Amino acid sequence: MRISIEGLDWAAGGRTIVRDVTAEIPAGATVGLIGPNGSGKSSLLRCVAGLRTPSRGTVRYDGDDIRGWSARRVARQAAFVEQTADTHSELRIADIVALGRTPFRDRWRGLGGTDRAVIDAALARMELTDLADRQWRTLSGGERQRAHIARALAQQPWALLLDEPTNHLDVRHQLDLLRLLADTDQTVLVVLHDLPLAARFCDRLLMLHHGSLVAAGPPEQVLTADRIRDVFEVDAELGRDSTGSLSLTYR
Ligand SMILES: Nc1ncnc2c1ncn2[C@@H]1O[C@H](COP(=O)(O)OP(=O)(O)OP(=O)(O)O)[C@@H](O)[C@H]1O
Repeated sequence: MRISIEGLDWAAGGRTIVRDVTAEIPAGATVGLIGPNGSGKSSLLRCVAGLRTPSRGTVRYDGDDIRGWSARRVARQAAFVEQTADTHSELRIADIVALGRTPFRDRWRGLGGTDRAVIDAALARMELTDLADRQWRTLSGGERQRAHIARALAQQPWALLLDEPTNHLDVRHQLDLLRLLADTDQTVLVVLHDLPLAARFCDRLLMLHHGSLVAAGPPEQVLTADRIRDVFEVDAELGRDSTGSLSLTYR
């Protein structure tokens, strides 16, 4: 599914927080949304997920304007993984992952065989099978984050929209998730703070600064020492590591 963002503004508290953003996320691409704290990444992602209504401009899924779509209709196309998602504490992990099937289920009917198979696969993909019956409140931060990603996978969406999905994960789980996002055929828009990882796993990057899109394109074009200094206010030395990936050393 192709996602198009056209001339999008989002205002709150009397302030324009996202300003005139136009960007195309091609079907199947993995696109990283980067920018300093408060630059508007989560706000833009929430507009793309249909959770915020733009004050100007449009979000289109495969050309269709999503303005006015119900949450259920959006959820059949795109799964959203929040930055710090909390969940009702009395649920088990398996119950949380099962919530991913809600957009496809008749309200009064239980889970079918297909639902169960999809839930089991999502639990296995996030290495949560052994924890499936554990109560949410007993989980570590990283386990909770993986459970929310499993819930999104169980939704079997055309697009995955993720807000800092690696912030609680150890290095191995970070790499595992980013590989999954890079390899999937689904369209991915992911907020990331780690610039080298964003460069390595994303096809394209969108860089926000004070709510405006200041650069968009392949990582090696977007991440330049000048731009990193101007936008993130740090000096960085860019090079290539032995695998050919972009390397960044902060000064
Ligand atoms: N509902 C709101 N009302 C008023 N201001 C808001 C609202 N939501 C966000 N903001 C402000 O908008 C700015 C952008 O917030 P946003 O969460 O989109 O940034 P971000 O780039 O995701 O930041 P971070 O990297 O810290 O997560 C911030 O200054 C934030 O305080």
